[in-house]
Amino acid sequence: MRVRVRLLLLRRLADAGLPVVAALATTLLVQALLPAATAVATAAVVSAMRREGEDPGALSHLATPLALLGAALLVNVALKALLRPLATLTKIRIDGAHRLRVARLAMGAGTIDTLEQPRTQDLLRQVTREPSVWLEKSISDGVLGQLRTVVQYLGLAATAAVLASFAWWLVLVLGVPAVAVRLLAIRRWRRHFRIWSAGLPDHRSAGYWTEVSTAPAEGKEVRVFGFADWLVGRQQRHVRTHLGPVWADDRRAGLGQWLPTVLMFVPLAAVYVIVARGVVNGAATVATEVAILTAAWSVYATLISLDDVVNVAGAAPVVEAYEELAERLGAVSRPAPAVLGPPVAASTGATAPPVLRFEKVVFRYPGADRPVLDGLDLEIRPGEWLAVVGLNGAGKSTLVKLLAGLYRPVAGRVTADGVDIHDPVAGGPAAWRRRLTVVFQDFVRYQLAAVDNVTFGAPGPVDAVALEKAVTRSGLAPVLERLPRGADTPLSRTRSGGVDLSGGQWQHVILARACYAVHTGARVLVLDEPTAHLDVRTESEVFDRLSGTRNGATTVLISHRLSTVRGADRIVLLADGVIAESGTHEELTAAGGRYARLFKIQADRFVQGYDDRLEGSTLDGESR
Ligand SMILES: Nc1ncnc2c1ncn2[C@@H]1O[C@H](COP(=O)(O)OP(=O)(O)OP(=O)(O)O)[C@@H](O)[C@H]1O
Repeated sequence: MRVRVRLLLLRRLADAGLPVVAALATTLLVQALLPAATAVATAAVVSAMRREGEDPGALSHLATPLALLGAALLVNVALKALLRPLATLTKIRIDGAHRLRVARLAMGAGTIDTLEQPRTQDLLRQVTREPSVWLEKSISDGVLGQLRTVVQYLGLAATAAVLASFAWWLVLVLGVPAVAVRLLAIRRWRRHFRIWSAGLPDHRSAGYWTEVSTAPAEGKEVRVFGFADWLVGRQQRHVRTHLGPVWADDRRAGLGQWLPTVLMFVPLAAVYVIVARGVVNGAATVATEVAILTAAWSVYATLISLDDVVNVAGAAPVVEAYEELAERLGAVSRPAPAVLGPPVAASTGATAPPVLRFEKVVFRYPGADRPVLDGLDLEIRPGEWLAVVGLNGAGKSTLVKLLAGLYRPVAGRVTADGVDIHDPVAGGPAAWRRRLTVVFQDFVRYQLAAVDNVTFGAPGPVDAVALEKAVTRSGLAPVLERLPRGADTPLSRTRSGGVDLSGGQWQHVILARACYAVHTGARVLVLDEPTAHLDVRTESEVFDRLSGTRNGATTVLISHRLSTVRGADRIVLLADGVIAESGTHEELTAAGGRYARLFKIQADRFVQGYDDRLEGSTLDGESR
């Protein structure tokens, strides 16, 4: 085991607080010294008994050693009672601090590209796992194991000193094989946990399929498509791929168990025989024999108890994974803001919407061979209502994520009032994001009360006026009226008194969140397919109200329904990684380009009663 990992584990003791650690360490130390004290006290009792035999009636010979032995036993019992709550408190504090550290690390990363990578997800799984099988160890298991190991070695030194006082060779004969057994165990468990960790991608996949098999939403499809057997087979395959090598290692280790057994018991038996013969020959007293036997056994009991070896070896991959994670995420992270809330103009001092520019932006997802955006230039004027259209996969959502600073361009830059949004001097993307609000296409349905879903994490008290405007203008008011506890109803059936909303109703909630942000200071409103779940009539009403709620903010709207974008100040068509067309609806339709062809297809289809989305069409104006 690398010394550095052991030191890192010990450093985490600070998370439990000095008084608790001091109490725990003292308790462990006294407990570790007890075997040596017990050996000496036992020898003293036996010796006193012999003198008692020679001088009957002189009970005083026996009183002191017996009191010492009794005290040692009592202290042992008391320490055991004290140890459990102290250890539990230490573990709770260390694991709590660890979880907080990981959360800060994950949230502190300004961009999400590293977070999305499979390796990062595996590392996160490794560092956040709650031990569910005995093979898994938490960080606090390792910290406590390491502390106990250090203290135990101090106790061993005391016991070894007692042994050496009778015969120095006893320390060598007993100590060397016992240390060898321990080193073998450390190697075996280190290898074991390395094999376990190597299978984590399969562990993750098995976990995914387990979740799919139990989640209600997925449960619908599992039943309708009838792939339950396939799903179980798939989950089992991942479990076997992960655990097969672990079980093979267990078998191998079990077969090799003869070596530690021989190393443990042969020297101990030899010492017992030699000391017993010494007593028979008169070379040693019974008291000496008892002391040696007691001390020898305690050396063995300490060195061959493998709990802490397993705990430290099991926690080592967690420490190593945390270090790798910190390196990956730390390079792009800054401390997470204390409160992640909607933008507040006052906090940035900004009141006017900024001039936004994409300057020759090239962006490629990690591992992809083709760029999504390829030298894209775009200026968005303050207060402008800009619509972005394009076919599936053209890169519209990617453009939104770049605007929100969730990714860094591979080349070029995105600026607000001429300043790169990733410029750390200006506060980086975290500061920039407090000036904008985004409705994502794949928005998240938080299991919170409706009102909390709208004012989500806002710093300070809820702004009632802004909330009312947001609820009215987003069309959420009629939805709230029908909820059993109105705005306080939890939006999840798994919460007590909670309800599930339909896709369209959820979209009203998310729109209300965006409106609330605009009324509390956001100057840029980005809407990625904000009405995809709404029926055409509701959509049109929502858009009418939204245009009145923009409050002077710049609005970037992505939509497949061209009927919703025709009122925009400007429409840009994204194709082949660049802005292929730009202008008002009238200009673009008059130009007779791709937009005009798309609009005509949708208009014709709408007249014929089809949905008017882009997916079924190509930019050349042909139906697929
Ligand atoms: N996180 C990601 N990692 C890797 N590739 C991605 C990721 N997100 C999107 N892509 C790829 O980038 C391309 C553009 O995707 P994007 O979601 O930006 O398109 P879009 O224009 O918004 O599409 P749609 O109209 O279907 O919503 C697609 O080829 C997609 O597969």
